Amino acid sequence: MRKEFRKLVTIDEANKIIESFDIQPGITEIKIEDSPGRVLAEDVVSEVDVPPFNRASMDGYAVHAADTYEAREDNPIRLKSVVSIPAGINPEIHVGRGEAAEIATGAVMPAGADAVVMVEYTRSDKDLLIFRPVSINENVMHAGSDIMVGERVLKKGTALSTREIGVLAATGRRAVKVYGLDVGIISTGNELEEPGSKLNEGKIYDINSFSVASAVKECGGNPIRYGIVRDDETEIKNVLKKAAERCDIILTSGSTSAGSGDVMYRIIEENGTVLAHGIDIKPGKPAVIGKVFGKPVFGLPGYPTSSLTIFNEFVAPLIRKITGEKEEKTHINAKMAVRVRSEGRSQLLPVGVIRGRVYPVEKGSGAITTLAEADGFIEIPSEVEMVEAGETVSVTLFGEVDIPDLLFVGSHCLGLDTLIDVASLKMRVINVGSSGGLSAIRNGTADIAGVHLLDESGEYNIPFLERFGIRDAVLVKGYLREQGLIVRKDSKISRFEDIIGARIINRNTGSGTRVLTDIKLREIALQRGISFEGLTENIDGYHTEAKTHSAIASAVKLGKADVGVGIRTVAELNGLDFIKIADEEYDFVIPPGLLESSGIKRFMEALRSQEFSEKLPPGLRTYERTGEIIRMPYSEIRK
Ligand SMILES: Nc1nc2c(c(=O)[nH]1)N[C@H]1C(S)=C(S)[C@@H](COP(=O)(O)OP(=O)(O)OC[C@H]3O[C@@H](n4cnc5c(N)ncnc54)[C@H](O)[C@@H]3O)O[C@H]1N2
Ligand code: MOO
Repeated sequence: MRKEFRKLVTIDEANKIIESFDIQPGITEIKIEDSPGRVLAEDVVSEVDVPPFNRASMDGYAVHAADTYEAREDNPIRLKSVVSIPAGINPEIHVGRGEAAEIATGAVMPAGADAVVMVEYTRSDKDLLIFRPVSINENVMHAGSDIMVGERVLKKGTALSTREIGVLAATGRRAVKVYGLDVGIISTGNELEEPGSKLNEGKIYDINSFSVASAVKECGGNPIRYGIVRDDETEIKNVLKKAAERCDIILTSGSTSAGSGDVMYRIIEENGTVLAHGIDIKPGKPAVIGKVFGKPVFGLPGYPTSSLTIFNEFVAPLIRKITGEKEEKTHINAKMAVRVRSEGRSQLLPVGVIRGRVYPVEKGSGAITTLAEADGFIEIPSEVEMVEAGETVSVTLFGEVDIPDLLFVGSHCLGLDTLIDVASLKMRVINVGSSGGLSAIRNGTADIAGVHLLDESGEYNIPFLERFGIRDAVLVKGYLREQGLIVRKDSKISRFEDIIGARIINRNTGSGTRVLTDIKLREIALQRGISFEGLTENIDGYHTEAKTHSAIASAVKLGKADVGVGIRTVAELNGLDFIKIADEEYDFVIPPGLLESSGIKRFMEALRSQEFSEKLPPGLRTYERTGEIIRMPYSEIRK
């Protein structure tokens, strides 16, 4: 039987349920170097004096201060140099009046001496000459002056940071008691494999148990990974039971939703209580909250961003409350760069903040890079359907916001990574496709757009500037990307015409690659004297659209199609064969006012450099037009 969601609980209702959990922190002893971020569960009382003895705080000579009072630059006094005292020994000597003992910084002061003259103010001939007087205790650090034996150096409840670790080490502590909370983490899914192992077909690497475990640690909890558990009710139940015996809280991921294999709520119900299944929040709706085998359990959704969002919203505050770990959330107000639609649920939308403008990170909750590329999130209440461009929003930040040298918006290409490295630029890349890049230039929100759009006429990029209403930007010619047929190594396909009888995977309408495919097909239709539609009707897979070059390669690799059109780089990275059909022109669009800015100048230098040309990955190459600047009006330079 499939599960329909019960009524979604509100965020407040979910928090009320969580508040009702009575979880006491445990106490664990950990090595001091592992303790930053943790909260002390004991008073730390020093059992030693720090320093444990009077020591010299400068290199020089241990003396009786009274012997030096008459010393002057032009009238040094003479003392008898007796011994030399290195650090690390207990000097069993007595420095008498009229005597001096050479001493190293940190060495034990010898008996008798009460001050140290810095070596700079002395000179040796047969005696020691002293040119400046010292007062009693000058350049001497006294036993216990840093920490006194019996002193409480750190109070229970202190959040430990690197600064406190030094104090612990100084008092001789190797380990320290901190509050702990054992948090069991279980990833479920037949499709999951451990990172580090080979990825078999149809499988993906387990993300959640790693991201969630490190998030638990950040909150002062002690993550215990139970690894990957297959979608098998008995297996999941057994691991839950084992985790409940040891852990204070259990976190599972996956299997929370409506599919037939999604059984988490049922296992929890059968072995405890489901307190909520479904929260009015996006992402993360199908989350489960309950108790299983007597322990609080959170069924986090399988989607990586959903899973971390539910953790951050509901689980992190709970763990922090118990471990005493603080979190300082920072908020900034900034203006939305684009309009955002929201529907129904309260939404926590991941956003990037770039120069005070807020951009949604559009990859969705199934992608882990959604959070990795975000600087924070904005909250959109359930009743708000639209946040307009220009509206001021409050962003909850994940950490410090990086200020980039240049903001790139457009179609990402592997060559861009090379260019960024060669230019040594901190470039923020917002990957929204060529059209998105041109819109950003038109709206004045990007410094550079990367585009590779092909017009039916066969011309790259320039016609689109006009089409997008861009009148005041320059086009900088970039580099060439080899486009061609991507086929398996054993393929009989050897030229473009061969795709007519094959099973193909096509690119999405609007993409440059699709336009290129159609131009080539039109030529064939013309040669054969048939209509374009007549030709494409008979191509198996013509209407199956993939949105990325990688998706084309994946379909060919997995045998879902025999051929697709894409770039050489991706074919080679996937171990596939490539038959070149054309060179695609990947160009940059830049507002003219920025051409003289230092960032763009560095970018242009790098683009035109030998180094860039040599470092480009296979399938990409510079040519005679690389770095050429085309100014408005574009039509004049068109033939
Ligand atoms: N018919 C419906 N389908 C879905 C609904 C719905 O309401 N009706 N909700 C969607 C939403 S919203 C979310 S969020 C997900 C949650 O799915 P589950 O918790 O059931 O998770 P799975 O189906 O097991 O996996 C979803 C997705 O995430 C991948 N995954 C799972 N675990 C991991 C992991 N540890 N590391 C990396 N990736 C993981 C998994 O392979 C799937 O691709 O459901 C929607 N569907
Ligand atoms: O709740 Mo799901 O997380 O919207 O993707």
